[in-house]
Amino acid sequence: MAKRSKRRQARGGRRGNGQETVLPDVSTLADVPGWGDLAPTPLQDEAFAAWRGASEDPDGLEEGCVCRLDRGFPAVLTASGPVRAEHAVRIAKEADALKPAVGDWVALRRPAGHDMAVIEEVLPRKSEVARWRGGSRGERQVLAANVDVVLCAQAEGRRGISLDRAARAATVTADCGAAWAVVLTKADCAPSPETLAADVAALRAMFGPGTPVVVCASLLEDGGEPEQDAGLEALRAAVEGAGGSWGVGAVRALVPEGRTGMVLGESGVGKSTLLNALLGHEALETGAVRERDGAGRHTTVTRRMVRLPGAGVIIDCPGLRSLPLVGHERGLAKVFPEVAVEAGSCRFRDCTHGSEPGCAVVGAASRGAFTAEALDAWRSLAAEMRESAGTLDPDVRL
Ligand SMILES: Nc1nc2c(ncn2[C@@H]2O[C@H](COP(=O)(O)OP(=O)(O)OP(=O)(O)O)[C@@H](O)[C@H]2O)c(=O)[nH]1
Ligand SMILES: [Zn+2]
Repeated sequence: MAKRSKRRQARGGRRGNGQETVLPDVSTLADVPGWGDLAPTPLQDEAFAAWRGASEDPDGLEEGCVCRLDRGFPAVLTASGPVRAEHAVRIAKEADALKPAVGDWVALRRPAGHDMAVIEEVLPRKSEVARWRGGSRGERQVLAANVDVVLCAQAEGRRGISLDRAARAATVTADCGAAWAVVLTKADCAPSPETLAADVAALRAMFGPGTPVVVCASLLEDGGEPEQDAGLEALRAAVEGAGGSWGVGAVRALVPEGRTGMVLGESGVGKSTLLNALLGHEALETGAVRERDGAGRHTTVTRRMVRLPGAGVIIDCPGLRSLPLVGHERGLAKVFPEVAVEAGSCRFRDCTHGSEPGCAVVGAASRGAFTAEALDAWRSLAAEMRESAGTLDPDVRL
């Protein structure tokens, strides 16, 4: 973004094109979390105390959590409710300054005679969900901060699901320091209960028992209670028989009270429909999927936190089409620890775990140390990272 428009943005609701942006009134919004639904970590509290200690007007400072970004404009949840806020000039202007993302804890103040609060500092993050945008010459885009668990979502369909996509989303998540779970949506679109069970079994084989796999058909579930339907019952039995969990209620259980979750999936995956089912009412705009190729329209333009009744908080972000891997080796090792251990003892440091002599990974796989699904995912994602590392723009730093 050009410097000029950045300055305008810091002042208020004006875009670079001169048009006024109409922002939702935060005091009237439904489903905004309450102050008691969220809590900063001790480290964030400490950082806030330090920032306060260094301030000339410590009493004017408050701690808050960024609960929305509407086209980039933040709203912050404080002890006295949500307020619209703008960035302090330092945050808006300094290229290196951490820009607040949804989920961030911040230090803010409300200057007298000002209609907006001012975010002065972003407190240290316990996790940040980020993705690489625009290939190896691109930039790192932070999607949300302080997320506990990422629900890596994919829609069922005629062609089944993509294990690569699931492993990729888990790798990006693990790299960011959050836990992950797989959520398969639109279960009713699977060709048969058997193919659905095969997808669940393949995911379980790839990730092992530590990764929850939940399958749902949110459109057909009413407030988390599945309708009495023989077809759905057959799907549920197939999923549970393959080691997965069934239903919107099981998705809710992934984000218990006090925790913050986020759904990561392509546009059209059924995220808004799932969130509506989790909320038990129509709260989110859902878009029609293009008939021709099944691709979704981007209907989500806001990033925001939503409180789930009887559960935690979900961060709702726009769908993402691509999730390139660039320097996510640490994440890959967290998702496939058994493979990572073996890869460390291959004879060649740049072993591709194909037909090289002395490959510890292939040796361990033949002894059954991990599954073929885990090995395949590791090989292809590691290869992608080797390639992107070779072409990485040296000016771009993680
Ligand atoms: N058959 C079936 N269709 C579903 C289900 N869930 C969602 N859909 C449909 O899939 C389409 C896309 O759903 P959305 O919930 O808008 O998808 P989204 O991921 O939020 O899309 P974006 O807002 O574009 O990111 C809509 O036409 C929904 O009706 C489901 O469980 N079964
Ligand atoms: Zn090897």
